[in-house]
Amino acid sequence: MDAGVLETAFLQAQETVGRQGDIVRSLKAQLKDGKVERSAVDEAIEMLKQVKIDLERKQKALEDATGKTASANKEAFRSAMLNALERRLFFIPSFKIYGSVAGFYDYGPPGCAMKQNVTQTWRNHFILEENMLELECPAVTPEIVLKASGHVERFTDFMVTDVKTGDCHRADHLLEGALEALLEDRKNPASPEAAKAARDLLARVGELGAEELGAALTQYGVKAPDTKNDISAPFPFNLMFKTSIGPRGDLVGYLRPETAQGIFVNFKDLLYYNGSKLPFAAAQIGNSYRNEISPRAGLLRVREFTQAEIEHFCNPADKSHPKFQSVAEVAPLLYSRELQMGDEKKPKRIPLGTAVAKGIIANETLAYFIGRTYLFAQRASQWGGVGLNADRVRFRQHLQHEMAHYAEDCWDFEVECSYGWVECAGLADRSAYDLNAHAAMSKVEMSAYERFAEPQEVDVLSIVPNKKELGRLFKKDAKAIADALEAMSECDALEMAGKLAAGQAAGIKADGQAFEMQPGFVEIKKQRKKMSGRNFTPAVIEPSFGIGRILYCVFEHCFYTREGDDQRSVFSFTPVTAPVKCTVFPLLQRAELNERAEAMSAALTRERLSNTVDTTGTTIGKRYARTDEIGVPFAITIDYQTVEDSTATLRERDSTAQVRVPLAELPALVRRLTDMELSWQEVAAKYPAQAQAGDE
Ligand SMILES: Nc1ncnc2c1ncn2[C@@H]1O[C@H](COP(=O)(O)OP(=O)(O)OP(=O)(O)O)[C@@H](O)[C@H]1O
Repeated sequence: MDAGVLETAFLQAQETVGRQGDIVRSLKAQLKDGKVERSAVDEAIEMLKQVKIDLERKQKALEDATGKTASANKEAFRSAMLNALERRLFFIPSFKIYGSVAGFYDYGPPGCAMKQNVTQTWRNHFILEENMLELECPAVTPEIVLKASGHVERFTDFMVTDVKTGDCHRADHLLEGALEALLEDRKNPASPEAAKAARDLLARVGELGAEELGAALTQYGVKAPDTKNDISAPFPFNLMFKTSIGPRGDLVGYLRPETAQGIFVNFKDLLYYNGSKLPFAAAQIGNSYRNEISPRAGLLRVREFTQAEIEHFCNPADKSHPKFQSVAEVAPLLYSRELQMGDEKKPKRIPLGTAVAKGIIANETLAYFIGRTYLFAQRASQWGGVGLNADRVRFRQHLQHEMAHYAEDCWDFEVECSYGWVECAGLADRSAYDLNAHAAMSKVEMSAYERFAEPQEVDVLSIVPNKKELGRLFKKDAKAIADALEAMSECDALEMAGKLAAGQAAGIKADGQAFEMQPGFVEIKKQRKKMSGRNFTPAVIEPSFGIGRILYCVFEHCFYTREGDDQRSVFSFTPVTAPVKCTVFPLLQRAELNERAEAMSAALTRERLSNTVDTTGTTIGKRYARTDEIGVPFAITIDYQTVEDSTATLRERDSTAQVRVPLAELPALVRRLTDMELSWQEVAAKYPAQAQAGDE
């Protein structure tokens, strides 16, 4: 059989497995509420097993027929999809007429509409649902902010250069490529020992320091891609775009590498706005900038991209979440540390309630956001998810060595696509690190107050400046120094106490001047006191999403080619994310049909449904194919029967089924279908079926 047909069959089987998985999960939830019988769930599970077997069979048939490995097939799939995306202007390499610059893309009309839809879905699903405080901060950020956050010093990747051409490459990516090639080489397979060593190294590439990375590149004989020239030793390269603020150019700034810092620096005001109550979450959607060394993988790694970030501030002693029960039964694929280290190396579906109870996920709030992310990703959820295949998304826990020293627990939301598993969001419990860092740099207190139900004995820090000694030595500056000492954050005070106890001097800034404190200038100690409340620095739980990566994965999960002679491309976008919701076709170029088509388009617009009228003279089948290619879920055809009885044909993209509906009912019907209040099955049961046009 023709490879194209086999590939289509494989992609459709993959889609069927995804959909059947959704059905099983939805039936299981309904069973809990007593809405369906156990037998319905069992039947759906049995069906899922069968479609999975069918999928494996089709994958094997495809591999046998093409003689290609799965990865070669993935590349063929990707190139067909990218071809459709570029042809229909979903995206365009930026500055194309000037030869483009790597890592920058423009979204064309359908891409732009979809990005808006995904972003709006995110806003509804997170900001609206949780009543989060939304912010918009500038992208240009003064250096001091990013010094405090650690980005100036540590936001680096290791780079190597081609010794002859000077071309730059990311060292870890080159090593990964070499190791993967070695492991995939079927002509000269590596010995079991060499393969094991390569696999072990592959798992650790991200944590190698410059020296180890350099040694590994030499050991595996890595050369510059394309030219095969020698490469330099790896060296750190800061990924931030540097700029200067103001005409004198003496205030250094950077384009923000993430949106999160804007939220942290506003913490004090946000807490006040929230009535000084915790927990609360703030969110920001906006562009971030990273001067990626060698952007590859198209839209996945770019230099300007939209992030959607949440900072959930809570009491470090209480990370429960009031709405956790709403996701306790949700069971995404979890790839815990234990499963990654185990023999099978496979993620498992675990209900989030169980994952928290067993300590797999550190706390309820982190698990709550994992659950909400999973629901956001899928095809069907309360607001209509973005349309990823639930069997091809997972949450991977960071291994201990991958986490920053201050982090309590981190999980990446990963989506499987033709490039492998791609991180589309990171969810991290970052403890109080960020607020402490900004408090230390800005000298502004970033704390919250907790009133105890009953007065409690607690350790409090007492800072008592030796005013007599300070007055004798510092005269007119003594008061400012004493004030600065008393205003120190707990973290700074403990650091100073440590130094003074070791007989060392410690610096303090007062009124913009630096002074040196010696042992005896100040007494810093913890005292047990009965208190009615306490000040503390809140912990932060941070879900951080990349909208572009999610959008790209939606493209991949929704793309397939319809069986038939001309292998038509289809994007099965959910109605929520689809760039255009409905197309209107007058069957023939006649004034009475065109008029009615324009009137229908206006009625759809009044329902706030994006739509287009296609009056090109080509066959209806070709026009359907054109709308399928940009993923329009519904199409209305105006024909001569419309003129007689005021009804028209409504067609659904994936089934290509058609029904006959009175014109007056169509706009509201399409609105309800688009909002996923109504399923196509319900529509098909209510309205008479219409025979399909001959050239469908
Ligand atoms: N260069 C990029 N292009 C597109 N999206 C990005 C890029 N870098 C990060 N993101 C998105 O922002 C999210 C949060 O950023 P984060 O700093 O956690 O990414 P990261 O761990 O540095 O990503 P990676 O390891 O892939 O470079 C990521 O999950 C991803 O979706």
